[in-house]
Parts: sequence; C-alpha cells; structure tokens
Amino acid sequence: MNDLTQGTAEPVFSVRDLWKVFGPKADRVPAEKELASLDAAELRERTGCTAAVRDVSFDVRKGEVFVVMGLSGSGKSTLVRCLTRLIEPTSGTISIDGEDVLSMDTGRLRELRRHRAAMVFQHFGLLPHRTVLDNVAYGLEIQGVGRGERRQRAAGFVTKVGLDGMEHRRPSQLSGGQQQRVGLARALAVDPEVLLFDEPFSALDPLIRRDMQEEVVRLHREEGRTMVFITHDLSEALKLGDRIALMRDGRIVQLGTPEEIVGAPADDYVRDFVRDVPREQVLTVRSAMRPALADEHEAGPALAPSATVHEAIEAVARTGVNARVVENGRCLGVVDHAGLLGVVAGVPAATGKAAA
Ligand SMILES: Nc1ncnc2c1ncn2[C@@H]1O[C@H](COP(=O)(O)OP(=O)(O)OP(=O)(O)O)[C@@H](O)[C@H]1O
Repeated sequence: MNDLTQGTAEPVFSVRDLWKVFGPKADRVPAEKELASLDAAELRERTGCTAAVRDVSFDVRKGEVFVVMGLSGSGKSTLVRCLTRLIEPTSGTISIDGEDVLSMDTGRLRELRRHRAAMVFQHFGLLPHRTVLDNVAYGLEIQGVGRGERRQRAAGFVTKVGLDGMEHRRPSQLSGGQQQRVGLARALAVDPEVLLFDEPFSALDPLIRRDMQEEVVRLHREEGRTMVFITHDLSEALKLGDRIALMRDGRIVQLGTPEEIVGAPADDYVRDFVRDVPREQVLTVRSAMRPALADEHEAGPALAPSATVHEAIEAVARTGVNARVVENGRCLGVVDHAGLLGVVAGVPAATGKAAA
C-alpha cells in the first residue's frame, strides 16, 4: 500500500486525521478514544451519531485524477464536500496549496469554491431559461467578468466539450449527456485549480457515460488539471484514476494506483471488491516480467514497462515468441506464456521468477 502522505508531485489538497460525525455532540466522538473505536452500529446505539468520515489522511497531488470510490454510504460525498467546507468537518486539518481551509472566512471560502476548487454535480444545476452559452458563461458572470469577454471565453469551452452549434439551445433541448457537457464546460470556464466531480455520470446511460469518461480523460490529458472524482463504479475508477482511495464505513481502506489496488489488495474486503476485474487490462507487464536470459536481450517484440498484460498477450500471441520489456533502450526483463497466464489466473507463475 502507498504511504498516504508520500508523493513526488506537490500536494494541492492535504488532508490529515479528518473526521465528520453527524449527530448530537459530534465533537466528542473523535475526541474520546473509546467512542472513536466503536463500529458504526455501536456508535449509533451509544451516541446516536454517524461517523461518515473516520480519521482519514491523504494528499491530492497536482495534476492527478484522484478517485474516491466506495459503496453507497461509505462516505465519499461527505469527504469531498469537506474539502471546500460545503460540509463542516468535525475535526482534523485540510489545506489547499498550504493554506488552512478550516480557518478561511466567508469571503475566502467563496473564492475557494468559485475559483480554486469548482464542483461538478450529478444534477448539474443548469439554468433552464438560459442558453447553453449563457449557462457556460454563468460562472464567469459571478466572477464579475464583462459580458463580451465572458461570452467569448464561454464559446471556447463550448467547443472544447464538443457542443459546437448548440450554443443557443436551452438545456431542455439537450440530451442528458449534452447537459452534462454543459455542466463540465461551465466548471472549466472558471478555470479552477481543481475540479471536484460528484458522481457526475451515474445518471447517464452506459454509452453516453463511456463518451463522458473519455471526455474527462481527454481533457485531463490536454490540460493536466487536478481532478477529484467520486464514483461507486469500480470500472470507472480504474479507467479514470491515477490513484484511487477506496472507502469503507468512512475509512480509506486502501489508497493506490489501479495496478496496486488490483494487484495487491490491502485486505479481504478490497480483494473481494476487485475480484471480477479483468486483471490483464489493469496490471502492467512489470507484474508478469522475469529476468532476461543471456540470449533474450535482443530477441522478440519490445514493450514499454507501462504496457498492459493484455497488450503483452497480444504481442506474444501474434509473434509466437516471448516479449521484452524495454525502457530507454535497456531490456528490463522478459514476459513469457507462464508469466502472462500467471497474472490472468492471479497466481505466481510456475517458474517462480515472475512472482519475485
Ligand atoms: N446530513 C446527514 N446527517 C446524518 N447522516 C448523514 C448525513 N449525510 C450523510 N450521512 C450519513 O453518512 C454516511 C456517508 O454518507 P455519504 O453520502 O457521504 O456516502 P456516499 O458514499 O457518498 O454514498 P452515495 O454513494 O450513496 O452517495 C451515510 O451513512 C449517511 O447516511
């Protein structure tokens, strides 16, 4: 498991020891060791409280897509709403770019929500009587940008999310997916440092949903904007996340890359959660690799270390020989049938070396 606080890129959000408890005298739950250690049912019985977020610490790094995943009721929305104090945390610390969020006054908080960490909701709250263009320009209007400039900037974002030609329609004249794109364009137009997505696609049908996921991946690739993305859908999390925080009963039970979560589940709960994931599509060739023998350094198809096992299977099947994993012209190792099948089956390869 990743060290939650370690990372190469600088953090945007830093969260430490965060609790959000709903109910009477909520403060005493994190403060009193005995109460803090009760499970959800005992806590409710003893105090009438629900601990939606329990002692959570993590960093969101600059430029990453950070996914918060978990079943319904695990605390995802509460956690992400705490980041900008749409929900007031019970205890703990939160900072954005080193600035303490919990001590911000009303004006500073407004600025945080409008300029620095904008939220894209599932029900995107479009204004029904306004056109697409004016909906996208709305955030800029709140920021006090003049009419000419905001319409011009808004038009650029309408294009960016693929809604060219629909500028003058009203939301009711759009499909669900198109409305979601308007919501996305509106959030992008205010140019926030971080975009917070609260299950934005869960109401969309599967094909439109896939389109929108690809849209987010594309926007992220083009802009490198930091994103925090809530979902209860594991395949969405694996597709979008650079790192995933998997929540259960208010706690983060594992935080790691998709490959770490699928390849090295932290406990039985996570193992069960990822059991049906096609491992070969998530794990990279590093997990299937063994050291190259003397005559193997030059022969066979070359794959990057980031190639998936699925891609390696294709290469080996197509050429009939083992593939090499090559980085900067250097052969890091070899993937053979046994190593690849071992990953698919979820067992160490019979050579013993692949699992090392
Ligand atoms: N205002 C509130 N008062 C009391 N309990 C609350 C409140 N808001 C949330 N909860 C409880 O906190 C827990 C976490 O809720 P939360 O909405 O954060 O979960 P979630 O993972 O986002 O769920 P979903 O996927 O269904 O949206 C749940 O047990 C919920 O019932």
